[in-house]
Amino acid sequence: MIQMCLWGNATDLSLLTHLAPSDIEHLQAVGKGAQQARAAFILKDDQEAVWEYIKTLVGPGGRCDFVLDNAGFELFTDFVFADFLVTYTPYFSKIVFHPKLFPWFVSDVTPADFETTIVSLLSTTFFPEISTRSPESAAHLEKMVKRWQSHLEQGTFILSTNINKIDDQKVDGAELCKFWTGPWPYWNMKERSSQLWGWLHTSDLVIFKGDLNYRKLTGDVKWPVSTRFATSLGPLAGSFPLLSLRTNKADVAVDIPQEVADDLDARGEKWRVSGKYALVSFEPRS
Ligand SMILES: O=P(O)(O)OC[C@H]1O[C@](O)(CO)[C@@H](O)[C@@H]1O
Repeated sequence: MIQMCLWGNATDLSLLTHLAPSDIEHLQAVGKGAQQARAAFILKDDQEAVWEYIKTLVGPGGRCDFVLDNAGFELFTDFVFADFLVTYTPYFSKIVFHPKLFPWFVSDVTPADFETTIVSLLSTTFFPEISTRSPESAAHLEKMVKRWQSHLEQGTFILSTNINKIDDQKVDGAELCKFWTGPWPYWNMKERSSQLWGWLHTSDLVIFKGDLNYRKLTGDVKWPVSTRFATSLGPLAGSFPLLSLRTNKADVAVDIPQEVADDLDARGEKWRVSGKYALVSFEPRS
């Protein structure tokens, strides 16, 4: 499930302009075989570590926050993972989705994208005639998306712009959201947006999706590749349990053995920017 959500970030239409719809379907395959084949492209893999941590969460009320990246297929995979966490595991009972108030890099999820995704997926005219889906898979999709709808109605899923109270104090959810599209790296969250930091500080897991969020987490700095992820997070490290799921589309990359990077460079792989390689980076609360 973690890998499925990770590779959702690889469907970046700005990088894939040369692909046919069938190539894109192949890229979006999430079956066991496809996952195994792609595991070799994960250069930093904390899946076991984060799952071990999740299994320590006991009792009701666990909250997971998703700091979203792209609308479209990636958001679909975020919903699937979020639904899995609340429906099929005992560890979480609430998911908060953090959109951006405007797109930073073209297709970032805005509140309007979030709302229309569910409506579109339930619409009978949304999928093109040439779609290869069977009536059976269409029925499964409808059942799943209706469950997402009821999670939203019951407050199991919440969009962060709708948060109106933290610790009995009134807050404006849209104000909380402004930090994501400010000019600062996420290093400065505590002093620039203390309410947002306070909200995430009480989360049981904060998942940052995608390349943009990774760049802002690490300050977009030219770190030596072997730099520890915790170091690159600066003062944010340890503030809350943090999982970054990112396919590499920009130069910054940390916590990779130097020899692995050297080998990829020697083979002429554009591993930092092609979107073919990925990082799963977990940093626990300190
Ligand atoms: O949508 P994501 O995963 O945040 O990717 C954004 C990245 O895509 C690009 O726009 C193109 O690769 C980069 O400049 C940027 O860092």
